[in-house]
Amino acid sequence: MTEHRLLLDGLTRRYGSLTALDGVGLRLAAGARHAVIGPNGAGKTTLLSLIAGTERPSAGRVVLDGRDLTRIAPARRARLGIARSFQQPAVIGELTVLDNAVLAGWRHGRGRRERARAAAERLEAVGLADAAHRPAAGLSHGQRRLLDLAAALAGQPRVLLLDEPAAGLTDRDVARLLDVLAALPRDVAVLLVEHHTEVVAQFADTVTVLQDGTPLVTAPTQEALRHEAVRAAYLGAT
Ligand SMILES: Nc1ncnc2c1ncn2[C@@H]1O[C@H](COP(=O)(O)OP(=O)(O)OP(=O)(O)O)[C@@H](O)[C@H]1O
Repeated sequence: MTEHRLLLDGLTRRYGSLTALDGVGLRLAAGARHAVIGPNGAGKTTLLSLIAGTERPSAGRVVLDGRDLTRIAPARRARLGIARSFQQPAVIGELTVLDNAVLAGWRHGRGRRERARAAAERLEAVGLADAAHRPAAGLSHGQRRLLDLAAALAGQPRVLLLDEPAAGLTDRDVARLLDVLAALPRDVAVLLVEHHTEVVAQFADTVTVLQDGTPLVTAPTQEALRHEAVRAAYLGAT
């Protein structure tokens, strides 16, 4: 057993003269509910991309359950248990919602039947079971986000990276999202990037505030949300 599900050590990403992330160190245990917040351009999406492997760090390491993933390609990281949801989910509109979910689990299930059963279960988990046989093109933005979340759960991930799942959602969709997030498998470590402070407050145990690529504070959620920089950025306080 290793102590940390996900360990980020000195993660740095430079784009020319710009340092988008500067020596970020984070530790997530199994079952962690960890949010990263910060103003636009703070480096939040870059952080997720470095963990998923779609971007390479200029320095630092990404370690999953004691295994160094830093030089491992994104597809292999996904197989090893790193899943990611996207701000703009890729949905094949001509296929049914269920077929989209089956497709997402293509690499993971054993037989065809097993894949279909697992996909239906994931749709149930995100509240889309009623829409299973409808074309995905008819889904609302909120439902697409939920389908994307169902897709991310396909491989029973060890780490789930959520990139602003509440962005563009109606209040009703946000409430639904919170229910779905609350029912995620307990063991998965979740790293949530989110601007919606209500979602962060309700979901996360721990919050890291990122500014200009540097973590300002990592603290229990309520404490972090009271931090001066957060109040200034989100609540208009000085
Ligand atoms: N491919 C790239 N080339 C050059 N600069 C980049 C690239 N990707 C990101 N950056 C820069 O790195 C910094 C961090 O960007 P990033 O998208 O990670 O921020 P963010 O916190 O996710 O912002 P937002 O909340 O707006 O999504 C920004 O200054 C951005 O312009």
